[in-house]
Amino acid sequence: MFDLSGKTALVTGGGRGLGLEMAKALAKAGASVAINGRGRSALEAARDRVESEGIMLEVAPGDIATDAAEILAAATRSTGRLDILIHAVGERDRRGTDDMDAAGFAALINTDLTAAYGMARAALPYLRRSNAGRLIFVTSIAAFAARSGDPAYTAAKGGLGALTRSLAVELGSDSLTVNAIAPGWFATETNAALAADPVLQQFIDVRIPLKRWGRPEEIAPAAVFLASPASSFVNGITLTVDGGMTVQM
Ligand SMILES: NC(=O)c1ccc[n+]([C@@H]2O[C@H](COP(=O)([O-])OP(=O)(O)OC[C@H]3O[C@@H](n4cnc5c(N)ncnc54)[C@H](O)[C@@H]3O)[C@@H](O)[C@H]2O)c1
Ligand SMILES: O=C(O)[C@H](O)[C@@H](O)[C@H](O)[C@H](O)CO
Repeated sequence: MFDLSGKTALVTGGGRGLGLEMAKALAKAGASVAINGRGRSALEAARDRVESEGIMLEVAPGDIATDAAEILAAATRSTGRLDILIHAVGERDRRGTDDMDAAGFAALINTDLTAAYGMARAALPYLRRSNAGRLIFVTSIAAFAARSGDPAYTAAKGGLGALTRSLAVELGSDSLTVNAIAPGWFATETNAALAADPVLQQFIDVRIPLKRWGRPEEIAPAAVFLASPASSFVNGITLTVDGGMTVQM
């Protein structure tokens, strides 16, 4: 039910963090997986690191905002197909409203939302040729609840959740589904300093029912589920993985 043998996957933003964890899990489930990021050398370093764990990945470098065709060409080079796109790229720009002008807002929306649409659209011909195409966006709990002073990211992730529903309705079929994963607080590289902060831990004790950060690898089973035959009748959902943070009063 969770077997991905014979499938080809691309994980954008897959060179580190949650994207890399999802890529590794898809590969362990049997898929042929390419990881994308802007720099070839960082991707190759990630690939070489996980090879020592017995996991084989391919690299598909390029900027998702400008190089979608090249990224897809690299990701499909070995197998000639693409069944699964996990779009994990998401930049952060936590400037509040006083500091972020409309151009700054538009720049983040372009990376986190418009480029996600462009990437998905470019992948569609491949996904439509698959007998079980899977388009999976990575949003955030920021799509449901706002932190103060984070207007662009909150709007981008909210928009990406809405785009998930829109594409699920327009494109969803027995052979193509569109879903999203909303991570909560994960102790990834980008959050390393915060994850080590004892003051923030007090906040986490109160706000996250499980009283801890998510471990990066804990995002991966959600990706395998949404990529696999197990989710064949799941379309248009956002699967939240946050230790219960967003359901607590
Ligand atoms: N870490 C968390 O706690 C958390 C929480 C909620 C949501 N998320 C979301 O999960 C996703 C992954 O988060 P992460 O913390 O692992 O991120 P990260 O910043 O560690 O990794 C993102 C990767 O994407 C790459 N990237 C950025 N812009 C790109 C572009 N234009 N083209 C190609 N590659 C690009 C980066 O180089 C990086 O390798 C993001 O969408 C993020 O918004 C993360
Ligand atoms: O997408 C998100 O919501 C953010 O990445 C957060 O979840 C961070 O993990 C948290 O704000 C700690 O910095």
